[in-house]
Amino acid sequence: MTLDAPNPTGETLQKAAIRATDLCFAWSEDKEILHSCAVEVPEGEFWMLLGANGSGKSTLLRLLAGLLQPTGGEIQISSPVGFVFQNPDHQLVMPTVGADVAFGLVNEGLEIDEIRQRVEESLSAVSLGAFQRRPIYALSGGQKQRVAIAGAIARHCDVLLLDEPTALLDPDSQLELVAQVQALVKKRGITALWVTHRLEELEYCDGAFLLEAGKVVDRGDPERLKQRLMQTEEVED
Ligand SMILES: Nc1ncnc2c1ncn2[C@@H]1O[C@H](COP(=O)(O)OP(=O)(O)OP(=O)(O)O)[C@@H](O)[C@H]1O
Repeated sequence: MTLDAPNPTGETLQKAAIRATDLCFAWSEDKEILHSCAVEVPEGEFWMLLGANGSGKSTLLRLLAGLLQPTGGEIQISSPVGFVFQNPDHQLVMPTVGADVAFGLVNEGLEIDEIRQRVEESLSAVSLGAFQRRPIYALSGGQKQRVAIAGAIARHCDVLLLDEPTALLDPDSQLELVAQVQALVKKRGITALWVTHRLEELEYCDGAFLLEAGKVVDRGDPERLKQRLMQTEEVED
């Protein structure tokens, strides 16, 4: 795990796919939610964003996705962004799996053969190759999240932003999804930033950021951050 560590010539060793500097956001003039946040995720790595309820995780992710405009700071992202919401029912719009993945591609005006090929390829990347004709309503929560991810892969989004994608899943599906995203990141060179407050998910990522009251207060080794959070929880108990 190297995060833009400077080498002796002053160049960076690994390019950041997601970089935000001095990022600020306020819903109203007297209510700043994010204060000078800096976030850098190296290309091809899987990072997580941790923090208590209300610390600003979703807001930060939405800023990175361009769904909200920052009140200050800069964002640089190296590729089109795929966003996965906490509740897949807020994201999947078509009646069947194949039609949903194809939806964004049709909007881009791609040729039908290209659409077919991308739908097939992206669904098999998330192990749903046999599910093209399956109605969305017949899927489990984890399968729906994988359809949302396939939609992003089909649109050639090499950056994935996932906002608590396991929040509505049972523990088995939760770990299955996080393992699958880890495998996708490693196999396809995708870069992912995943919001969670579930510490057991941390072992799948390359690094993590800790957000407290709108500030990034720590970053780096997930195991160290996990220990820090577990100690905080013990003190609070
Ligand atoms: N649309 C909105 N209008 C005004 N304030 C908002 C809005 N959405 C969120 N907030 C406030 O912004 C702050 C950060 O919220 P955010 O949802 O980013 O936190 P979070 O860390 O993702 O929390 P959680 O883990 O509960 O989802 C909170 O104080 C929240 O009440």
